[in-house]
Amino acid sequence: MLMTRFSRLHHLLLLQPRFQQSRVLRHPPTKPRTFIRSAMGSSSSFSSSKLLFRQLFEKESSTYTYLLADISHPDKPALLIDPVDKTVDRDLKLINELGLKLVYAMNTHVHADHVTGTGLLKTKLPGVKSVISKASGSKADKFLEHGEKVSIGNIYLEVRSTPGHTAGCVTYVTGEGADQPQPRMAFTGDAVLIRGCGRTDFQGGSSDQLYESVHSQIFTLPKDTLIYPAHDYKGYEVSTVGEEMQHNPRLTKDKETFKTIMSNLNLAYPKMIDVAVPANMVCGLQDLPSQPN
Ligand SMILES: N[C@@H](CCC(=O)N[C@@H](CSS)C(=O)NCC(=O)O)C(=O)O
Ligand SMILES: [Fe+2]
Repeated sequence: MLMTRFSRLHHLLLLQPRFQQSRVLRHPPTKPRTFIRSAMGSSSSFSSSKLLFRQLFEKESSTYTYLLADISHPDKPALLIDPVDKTVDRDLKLINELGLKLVYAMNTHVHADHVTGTGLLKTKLPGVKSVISKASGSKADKFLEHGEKVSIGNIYLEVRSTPGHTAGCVTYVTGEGADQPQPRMAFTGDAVLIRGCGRTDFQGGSSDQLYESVHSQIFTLPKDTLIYPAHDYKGYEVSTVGEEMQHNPRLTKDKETFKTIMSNLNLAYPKMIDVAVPANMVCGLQDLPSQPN
């Protein structure tokens, strides 16, 4: 019964048109439950925490930004994953309309194709802290290492180091336990894209390392874990670990075949790379005052 309902929800998620640009999955008012199961009217017995979740899209760079908030907490603390400078005003408008308090503006890695929105968010909303992995070498207010947790209210994200697309890439995974969203969600940045993966030909990229990262840190998650990537170029919105383990045309191969595929992608360099990487190394804006952790 549970699986049937989950399958139905997942099917609906996959069918959502991208043009809608955002989506809220809330638990029903009568039964406090974790958001995914509640969204499908499940009577499963998980937590009383309430996650607000939206997937937002920036069309020029085909980037997904994710908004997560604990709306059961009086402050409604929120975080953004991979905000884009061009859509900061849209994101702030939404945050304001929903009465959320943005605490963290996080990146999965130093992006090469767009300027992060973290710097602008900090200037427009003082108090917001920018967050990135320590291994990225980028400036930020808070640096993360493998195994650390980032909390908003009663919801947390576990940091998994997943280098290979860049040396400092991380994946954020919603936590385990009764208070946490079930199924879990993995924000994979460019490590795993739906039916693809991030390129490995610049920024300390390594196809060998990417393969190891994905197989040890992402494909070991429960198969129903939802995969939310930083980009999509094919019209997809969400996948699962099990689905990518079965259908990803690159990552299902053995490591040597994967490395051959990756060295023959022949992709053009991102148009904005010369602007984006230096800007993103300083949090998206030059000369931002840093805040204490
Ligand atoms: N054409 C775009 C850049 C496209 C691109 O290179 N995307 C990256 C992720 S952003 S660093 C990538 O890893 N793509 C993998 C793939 O298989 O497409 C631009 O000019 O901005
Ligand atoms: Fe990238």
